[in-house]
Amino acid sequence: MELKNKKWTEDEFFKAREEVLNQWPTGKGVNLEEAAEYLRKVPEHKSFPFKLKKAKEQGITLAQPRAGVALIEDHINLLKYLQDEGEADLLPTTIDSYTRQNRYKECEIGLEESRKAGRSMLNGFPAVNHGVEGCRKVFEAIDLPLQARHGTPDARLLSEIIHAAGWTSNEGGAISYNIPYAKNVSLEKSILDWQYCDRLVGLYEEMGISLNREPFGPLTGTLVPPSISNAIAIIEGLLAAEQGVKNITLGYGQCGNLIQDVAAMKALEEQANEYFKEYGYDVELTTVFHQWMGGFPQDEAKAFGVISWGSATAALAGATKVIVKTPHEAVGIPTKEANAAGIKATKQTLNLLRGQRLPMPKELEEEIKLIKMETKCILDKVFEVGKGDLAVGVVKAFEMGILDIPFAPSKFNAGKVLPARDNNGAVRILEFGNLPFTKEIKDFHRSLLEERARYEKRKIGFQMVVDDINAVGKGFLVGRPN
Ligand SMILES: CCC[C@H]1O[C@@H](n2cnc3c(N)ncnc32)[C@H](O)[C@@H]1O
Repeated sequence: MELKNKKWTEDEFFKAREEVLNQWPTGKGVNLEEAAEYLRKVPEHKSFPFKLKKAKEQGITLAQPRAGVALIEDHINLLKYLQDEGEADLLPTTIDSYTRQNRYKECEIGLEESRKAGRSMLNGFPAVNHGVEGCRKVFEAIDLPLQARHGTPDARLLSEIIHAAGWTSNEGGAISYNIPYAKNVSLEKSILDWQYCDRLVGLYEEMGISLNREPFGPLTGTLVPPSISNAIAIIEGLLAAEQGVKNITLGYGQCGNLIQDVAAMKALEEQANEYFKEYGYDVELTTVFHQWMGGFPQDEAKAFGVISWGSATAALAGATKVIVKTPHEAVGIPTKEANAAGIKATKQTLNLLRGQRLPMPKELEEEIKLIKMETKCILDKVFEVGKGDLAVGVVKAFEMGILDIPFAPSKFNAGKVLPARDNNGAVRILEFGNLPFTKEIKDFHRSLLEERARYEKRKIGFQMVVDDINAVGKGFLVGRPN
């Protein structure tokens, strides 16, 4: 199929669908009309679009954890604990890494081993192997909206199954679940595969069923400059909208400097709405703020400090929801108690800040302007190299390093951009690679990094980057020299 940013016809979709539903035996359990009937019965309090819309109208920030274990009963116990004890507002199902690579055979082995060991031998829930029936068991056991969270370049079968099971939101996108997650998956393929996932949502929308799509904002979660993650979030939102998605949550991963983070969230929402309007898409847009995605302190009390700081920033930014970390972040998959504790600390902070917003000081206004300007430079260039076609533009932009995500493993990522924090901890750019920024923008970043170098009495350089990557785990934001 030719790559272009054009809504798939039903023929194109159903032709591709035959192959998708045959990728694993559980695909036979997906029936579109039956699934639509099931989805129509989902009550409002278990619908992502409904709950997100209400939160946005009320101006409150919802708390959502990540969580996933191998066996259905254990996963149900975990989610019910996070709902009842953790007071979660929205529930996830974090999908295991084998499923993310479409390695369903290994999932079967992992399930067998989990049954034998009496504990999860997978790092998430293998939804494809459990099939529609198993995923409906999970959905029917809880009393909150349920979302699939994963990192899957080819999520076609996974999306079919989780939506048919009543899960009203799916995270991911052609860039955000490829470049930070895979080494050898081409963008041509992941764009086509995610057009399929979005066209499926478009079909349900055409049947009167609203489903939410959430591109993965943080990307590598390592000092990603706000304009790079905002540009990719907006691109994935536009690609989804073209396939008929109408309910979109765009996200951003906390960098740590309050002014910059609040500015990034405001710039993202404003600029995404500008692009949806410009391209004629009627989209219900909400936002998600991810608590710090980088290295965490081992000490649990210090971890709560990071979690609470992310919660405070989400509230002050007016995010529709915040994705919660746990005090076990530095060690691995959290226990249900640690996961619940992360949510409760988050909600305590959100409740204390309910209704409060940062005033608009000059610094905030300028940071918003800068981020929007940078993001526009990137998006204009992507459209230009794609000769007006966004999908083609994305492929070319990565080939040319116009889109370039710091520290991404993909061989299709140039990897020439190097970020480092300025003296206030805001993420700036040390090496621009082929980012299409103006001289003024580049000079501005340079001047801020020089200010930090003077303060620290050292040269600007790669050591700043290394120090910043390790800083939060050591209890600081800026990686000061020893
Ligand atoms: C992009 C998301 C990365 C984060 O996703 C969390 N994560 C991954 N897998 C699970 C799981 N099975 N249960 C609870 N949290 C999980 C970790 O915090 C990780 O840093």
